[in-house]
Amino acid sequence: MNQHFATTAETTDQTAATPQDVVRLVDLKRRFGATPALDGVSLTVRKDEILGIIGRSGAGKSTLIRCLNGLERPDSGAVFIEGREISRLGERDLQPLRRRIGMIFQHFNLLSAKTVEDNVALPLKIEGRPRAERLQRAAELLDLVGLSEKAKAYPASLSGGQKQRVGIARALAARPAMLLSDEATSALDPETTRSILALLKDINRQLGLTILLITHEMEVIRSIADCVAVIDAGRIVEEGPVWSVFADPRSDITRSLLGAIRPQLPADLAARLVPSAGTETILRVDVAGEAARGPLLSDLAVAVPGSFRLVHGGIDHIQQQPVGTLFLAVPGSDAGHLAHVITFLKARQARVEVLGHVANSA
Ligand SMILES: Nc1ncnc2c1ncn2[C@@H]1O[C@H](COP(=O)(O)OP(=O)(O)OP(=O)(O)O)[C@@H](O)[C@H]1O
Repeated sequence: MNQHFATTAETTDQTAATPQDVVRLVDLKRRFGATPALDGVSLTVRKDEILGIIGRSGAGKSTLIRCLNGLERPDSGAVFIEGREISRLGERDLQPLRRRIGMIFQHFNLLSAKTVEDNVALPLKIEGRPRAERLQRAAELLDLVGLSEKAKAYPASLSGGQKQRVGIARALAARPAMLLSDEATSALDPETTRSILALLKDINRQLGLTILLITHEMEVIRSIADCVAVIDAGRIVEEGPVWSVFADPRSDITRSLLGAIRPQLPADLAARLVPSAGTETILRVDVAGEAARGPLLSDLAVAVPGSFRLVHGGIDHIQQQPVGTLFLAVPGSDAGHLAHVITFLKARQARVEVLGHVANSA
């Protein structure tokens, strides 16, 4: 079991957060009529990490966020922010804890009648800080997000990416313990998305800022998250370091969310696959970590001569870990030869799937 998550049985009597836990959810349940929006979610966001939570529409992401910022009360379970249980607090006690979580949103939520610097300084105004201090902090943060020259501009004159940079600066104004990103790049084009994600990663590294990313886009998780939790029907169905979940997705939901960003057999070759034996067998071979570092294919060629042709695939890197998918065509209809190839690959910790056969894959 990954250190970030624990089963319900393990957590119900271990509710205390450690100093390294920024947020800790314990067996959170919330039902709307017959619908269990959250059905026993336990997870921990540790200091300095970027944790991604991904799920399809209706999986329970928004309910999770509302429980986290105290807008929704769970039916049972507990929410700890920096070690303090918030789920039972009244509105007055909740306010200061809510400010420990800075939020950025899909549609930015900037005040159009206020300048950029006043938008950024707003959380400090709510805290009652003097104007000079507010403006100095706004200037520092606009410098951090690369928008110093827009301090006096109004949101309407900014691009989507610039608006989100203002949103990030505002979310950081009150020096929160964690930044919660709620689909913050969903409304942006791919290039702007990349620049916003790079900025978030930079802030995470420079300031050691903890980030919780809620998204339905695997690409967002892949770009910057350290760990990922997959939520479906109110339950965490899979979790772990991003490279490991991407390399070896266990649940159908994760595989479906990974969709197009998982390497696939080229469509023309896939269209020619047949289930019964042909002149070649097409294998999908997934490797990650240590298994992807060695000279796997040259060793295979030596160990089982005449064993394969590489038809598609390669090695990618996620979080500095090699993760690869290779599609091999194994010639002949000799079941013993095919079994040797598969046995060799599995002994090297590769995952092997027989996709089918082709009469001639040339
Ligand atoms: N206030 C509510 N009243 C009734 N049902 C609700 C309410 N809020 C959420 N639900 C239901 O709870 C489930 C989880 O909803 P939630 O909005 O948390 O999912 P989500 O993952 O955020 O979806 P999306 O990505 O579409 O926003 C859904 O079946 C939803 O219809």
